[in-house]
Amino acid sequence: MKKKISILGSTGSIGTQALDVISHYPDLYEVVGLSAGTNIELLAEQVRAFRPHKVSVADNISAERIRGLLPAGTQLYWGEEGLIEIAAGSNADFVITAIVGSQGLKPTLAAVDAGKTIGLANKETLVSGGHLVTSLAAKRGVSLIPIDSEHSALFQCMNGERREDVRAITLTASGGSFRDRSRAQLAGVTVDQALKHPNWSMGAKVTIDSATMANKGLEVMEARWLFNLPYDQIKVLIHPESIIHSLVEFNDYSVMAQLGNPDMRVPIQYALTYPERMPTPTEPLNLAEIGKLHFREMDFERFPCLRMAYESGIAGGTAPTVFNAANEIAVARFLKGEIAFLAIEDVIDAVLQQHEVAADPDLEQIDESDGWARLTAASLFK
Ligand SMILES: NC(=O)C1=CN([C@@H]2O[C@H](COP(=O)(O)OP(=O)(O)OC[C@H]3O[C@@H](n4cnc5c(N)ncnc54)[C@H](OP(=O)(O)O)[C@@H]3O)[C@@H](O)[C@H]2O)C=CC1
Ligand SMILES: CC(=O)[C@@H](O)[C@H](O)COP(=O)(O)O
Ligand SMILES: [Mn+2]
Repeated sequence: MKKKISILGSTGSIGTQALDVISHYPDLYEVVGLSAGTNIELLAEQVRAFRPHKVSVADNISAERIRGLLPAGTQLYWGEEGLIEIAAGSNADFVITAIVGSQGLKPTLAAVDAGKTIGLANKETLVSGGHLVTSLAAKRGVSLIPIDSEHSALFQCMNGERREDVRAITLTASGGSFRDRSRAQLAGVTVDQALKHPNWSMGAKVTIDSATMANKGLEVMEARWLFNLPYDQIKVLIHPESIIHSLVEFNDYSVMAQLGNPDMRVPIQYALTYPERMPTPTEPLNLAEIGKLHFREMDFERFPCLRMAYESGIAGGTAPTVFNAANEIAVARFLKGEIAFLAIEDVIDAVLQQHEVAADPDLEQIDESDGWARLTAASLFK
């Protein structure tokens, strides 16, 4: 029987790579649901190639644009309801969450509630509502399989190991587009410069997050929920080549690492085939050609977004939701050329300073805090 797949965010960097992987194994996988934002041309092409029964887009304007391009019988949805329909209302066994931002939380909860296995790329979901997603997944017996490269690496290194034998985990960080610049050299950097990641080709938001190191902060919080470890056991190490994707240190000081070329099709495919492995449509790693790997200690003064992420994670409650939402607004403004690169960290800091953390929030409180943080961040620009 073919595994039935739905993808949230099929037109993005992860979504298109997931479809590339799936296209190499037509006997194993069947695409039953696709959701995109506003890239109607690409979505229509994907629908022609993969023939999902259900399709969703960001809004009714996009829905009207794609309606006439869909094969007869394809069901069309839009907005949040559409995302939830693709996540939970289809006959998918496996849902890839490759949408960007905390808007992934509700559809992911709906998919978990409906018993779907989750291939989790969207890290903002676990940052914003990790306790809700993991407790519901435990209740429904649903697996959350990481796609984010570091978490896939950690997941692979911890396979068959006992959690109590883990001493610490280390997430590697490339350092992003500006890793060799001092803070003084960050004034006046452009959007185009920030979008040039040294190793990975990714969507705009995560590429900017890599440059501010907010990405690693989000990943530290994502790891806290995926691996149920306290923050003092989650470390970050700068590794400019992005060949070692993360490491696990055990109580006997043995360290396991997962290595590979920086190509997301490997962790995407591993999530799909887990616990089996199959050839990926990528290149094998050639360490002799690479020659040397380098490491640098993390500098929390150079990268204050990572410091604020740890502080938010440790504070818990609604603090991570607020960190994430403020960052989403600040990054969107930076990408539009409305604020400077260094203002991203100022926005997050200002919003966090004004926030009164609520402990153990339910979905409604998460929603409220997310909305409050967005409005507060936006009000800083007036
Ligand atoms: N790219 C990467 O290599 C990695 C990404 N991740 C994480 O995966 C997630 C996706 O990242 P990435 O693929 O880079 O992002 P992209 O920006 O490339 O893609 C985002 C996807 O979300 C869709 N989308 C955006 N807004 C809406 C909306 N309102 N309604 C419905 N769909 C919407 C976009 O649709 P459209 O384009 O049609 O508007 C697109 O399909 C992020 O959380 C990121 O942090 C994690 C590890 C690596
Ligand atoms: C590919 C991937 O998983 C990204 O989240 C990646 O981690 C970005 O690289 P850095 O955050 O290390 O720059
Ligand atoms: Mn990552």
